[in-house]
Amino acid sequence: MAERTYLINKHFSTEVERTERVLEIAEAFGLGLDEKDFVVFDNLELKLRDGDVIYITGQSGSGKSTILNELKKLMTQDGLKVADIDKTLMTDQPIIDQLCPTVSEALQIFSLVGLSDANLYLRKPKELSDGQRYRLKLAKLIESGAQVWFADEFLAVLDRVTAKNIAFNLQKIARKCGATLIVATTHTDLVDDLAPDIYILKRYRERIDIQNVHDDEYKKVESEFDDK
Ligand SMILES: Nc1ncnc2c1ncn2[C@@H]1O[C@H](COP(=O)(O)OP(=O)(O)OP(=O)(O)O)[C@@H](O)[C@H]1O
Repeated sequence: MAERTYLINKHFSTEVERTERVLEIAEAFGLGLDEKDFVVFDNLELKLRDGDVIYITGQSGSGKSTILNELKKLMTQDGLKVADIDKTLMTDQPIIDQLCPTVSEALQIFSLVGLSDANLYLRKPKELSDGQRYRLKLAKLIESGAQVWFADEFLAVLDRVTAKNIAFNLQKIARKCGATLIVATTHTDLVDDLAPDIYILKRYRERIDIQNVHDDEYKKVESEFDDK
């Protein structure tokens, strides 16, 4: 399996708009308002193999979406076909009309994602539950033939039983299709279901833990996550 190395660097340059209230806060808390360089990742090295399942967790604001967006950019530059589960397009037609050139191909994919009730095929996306709609998106992801599947805020709004069920099926399908699956969420309860090859825990500020089952190594990378 091909292994690719990605270097993630992300800085934000923040310039504060000086409103009356901003000035009041700055004065009260002794904050400087000059432009600041905010470092989220400084040369974070990630080695990913094609077909890996990558699970990124961490607190809100810790940098999960940033990793995802940077990887998406770098992998696209690398010539990989990437797809985002939340950007799959749906029309207001019965779902059986929205997938594949033939009904039998559509049925195969629907059965893979666990949409196997014939009544559901006749419904429109808005007539499905959140979990069923997520499975439809997944079906479209499979149909797209993308090599890398991304999902931010992964299953965040679903009840945890459904979430675990979909996570388990999703990793199975991704592995079957040979697709790389990269998901990010604040929820840390999906480790058993996703059985990730790489588990990334973005900790507060400077710390990030990376566990790669193939290397059997547990790296604690100190990155420079400070306001400069
Ligand atoms: N355009 C921007 N300018 C300055 N800082 C930003 C910008 N976008 C994001 N940040 C900061 O970068 C950090 C990482 O943001 P990111 O969206 O990656 O976090 P996250 O872990 O995905 O959060 P959440 O779980 O809330 O979606 C945050 O502290 C955020 O405030």
